[in-house]
Amino acid sequence: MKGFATPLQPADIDPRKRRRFSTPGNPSLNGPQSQCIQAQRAGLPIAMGKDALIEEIRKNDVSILVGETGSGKTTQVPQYLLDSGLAGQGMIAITQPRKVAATSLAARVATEQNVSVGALVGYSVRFDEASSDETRIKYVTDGMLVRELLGDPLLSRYSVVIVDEAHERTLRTDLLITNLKDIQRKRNLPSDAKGKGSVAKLNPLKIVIMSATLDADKFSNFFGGARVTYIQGRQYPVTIYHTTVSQPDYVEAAMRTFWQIHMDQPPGDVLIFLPGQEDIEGVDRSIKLFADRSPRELPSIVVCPMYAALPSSQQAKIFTPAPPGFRKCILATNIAETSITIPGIKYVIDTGKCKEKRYVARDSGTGFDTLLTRDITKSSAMQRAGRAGREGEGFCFRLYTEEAFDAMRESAEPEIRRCSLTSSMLQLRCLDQDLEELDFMDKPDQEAIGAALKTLYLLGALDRKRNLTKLGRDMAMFPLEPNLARAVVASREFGCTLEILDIVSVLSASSKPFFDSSDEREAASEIRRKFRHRSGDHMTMLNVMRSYQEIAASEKKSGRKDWCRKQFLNERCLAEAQEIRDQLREVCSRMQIDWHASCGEDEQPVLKCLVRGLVQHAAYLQPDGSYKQLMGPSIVKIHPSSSLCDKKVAAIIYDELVYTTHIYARGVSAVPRGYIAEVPILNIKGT
Ligand SMILES: Nc1ncnc2c1ncn2[C@@H]1O[C@H](COP(=O)(O)OP(=O)(O)OP(=O)(O)O)[C@@H](O)[C@H]1O
Repeated sequence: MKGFATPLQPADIDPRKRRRFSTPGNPSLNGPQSQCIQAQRAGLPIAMGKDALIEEIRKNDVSILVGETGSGKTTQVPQYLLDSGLAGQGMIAITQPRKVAATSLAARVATEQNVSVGALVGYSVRFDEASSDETRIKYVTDGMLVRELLGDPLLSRYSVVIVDEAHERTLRTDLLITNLKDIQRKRNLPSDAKGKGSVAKLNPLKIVIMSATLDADKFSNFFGGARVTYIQGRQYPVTIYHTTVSQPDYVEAAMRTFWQIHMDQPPGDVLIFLPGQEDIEGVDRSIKLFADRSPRELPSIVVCPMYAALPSSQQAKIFTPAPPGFRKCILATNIAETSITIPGIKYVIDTGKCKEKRYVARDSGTGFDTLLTRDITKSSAMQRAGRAGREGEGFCFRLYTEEAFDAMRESAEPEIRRCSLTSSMLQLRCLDQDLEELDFMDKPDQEAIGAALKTLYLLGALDRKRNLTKLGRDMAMFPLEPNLARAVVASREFGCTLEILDIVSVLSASSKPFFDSSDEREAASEIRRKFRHRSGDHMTMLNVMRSYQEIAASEKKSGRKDWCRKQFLNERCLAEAQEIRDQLREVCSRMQIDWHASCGEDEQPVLKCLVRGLVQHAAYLQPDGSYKQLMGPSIVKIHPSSSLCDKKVAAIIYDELVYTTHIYARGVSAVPRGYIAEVPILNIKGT
């Protein structure tokens, strides 16, 4: 291929709800198909050392397992442990940093076991669960297992917890690992030392830490010298190419490489890693444009975007095989980097870029998470290459030089050192734990701890002595960001839970409700004018949800979609928001909050609740027409997408800040200043 150096040898990949039980991808298998899957399992590198591996885990409380991408760790280890009886009567949890991995792996392992998802093999991710009393192997996001700690601090239902993709060092994985160490200490005491309490009845807990690319020594030291087991070999080779010179425009280089593959290389799907949604949308448009003009003899192309803000149903499309004669091209962020097997992928194009969440501290002692584009790490590069070579020989085209690869950092800085700690701190306080005192692999930053404390104090979740308040405990019951949870809890006082749940559900959905393609912006804005509310975007969103709910009650799915298209609304977002709302209503019922409570057409109670949650996101009008943050130094403008964009109001609250040529506030409502002054915490002198 033009522009790429001689390939490296393959060895250069470092060896190192309660709900519908019908997730696609688990057809009931019988006969030859089932035999084929069993033969595939037996041929995985991990299968050769199966007995030794089980023995190793049997002998040790903590096992660290390092094996190449695709060797069979994630799908096979839980099945081996179940078959060997090592899990006793308990469940086996396998944590994943991402939803899509947890759900697709559950589907795969259910297929291997010839069962439906939600029976013997299930999953649990935020706002979605498929499990039952029969479930013994459960794929869970790390966040969900941390949440389970709130109701079951000793994770008593589990005999084995497997922390997969531990190299990602997400904040939740780190929280979990810290807690697991402590839980294991309590559960694995000799029976005479356990006393007579609830711990006495519990089985010992086994912990397995897995990855293809982790710093095994660091994990081993953290667990007091735990044994590390290496799984040798990979099933299929992946040939890696680097460019001979660096590529200043990674998008253009990715396009060129894709077309070279498409024109010159044998059939096989292509996976391109790009940093974010904007790049993905741009490449998507370009490929489709060129595809229309490409020679007839070339195969047709199906393009599948894949990024976190895309609804789960849309993300799942990457697993659907391309029709015969088509080549599938998946455009993904690092959401597709670890764990998953996407059938059909033969070629990976790696731009070497990703977006990384980073906490930006403010002078005010508060701060926020933002996404910055940056170079990936060696660990990411290996994981990306490892998405090929899972069903046959694979190829990875790195759009950076070998020298650039050599100069990359080994792995990313752990999230605990670079992300907001607010949500985690609240969860830990509910477990009576103090973030500053816990035994973490890496200690969190003091500034971030200070900001989290301040936010929780302002939300009323902690008192002056940093003790958890009743309000804070109530907030933690909701699987929401603390500021949104605060608004929900406030709705009990203001009698508008029905409305607040609708708004919070849209804000928690993985995509935005409005489509804003640039060519149709004016038409869209005109049609959507009827939803506009004078107070701004939150009530406008409520109007949209109300209209959608009316349509949803009377129309079939196709009618709803049609209606949304005509209004330039994102049906997937609204459908997801309805599901989230139903779950939040269940939580309210459990907490004896009357979710039917409604304030009708009166927006004031709704705005008062939102102010309680968004008090840190308040700004006052300046004489020059800009807005100055109440609790921060920044001057902000209202984002052009807001219904208040060309209005001047005394005070605003907003969902988030967007940094472009200016600092823009997005998701804005106008509120009387008095509402802000009414927030109880602000009345306390000295805050
Ligand atoms: N959905 C699937 N469809 C087809 N084959 C699959 C699927 N999932 C897994 N496999 C097969 O099982 C193999 C092992 O997958 P598994 O996820 O267990 O590997 P792993 O060692 O955990 O990899 P990674 O480190 O990348 O997570 C894959 O290489 C592939 O051959």
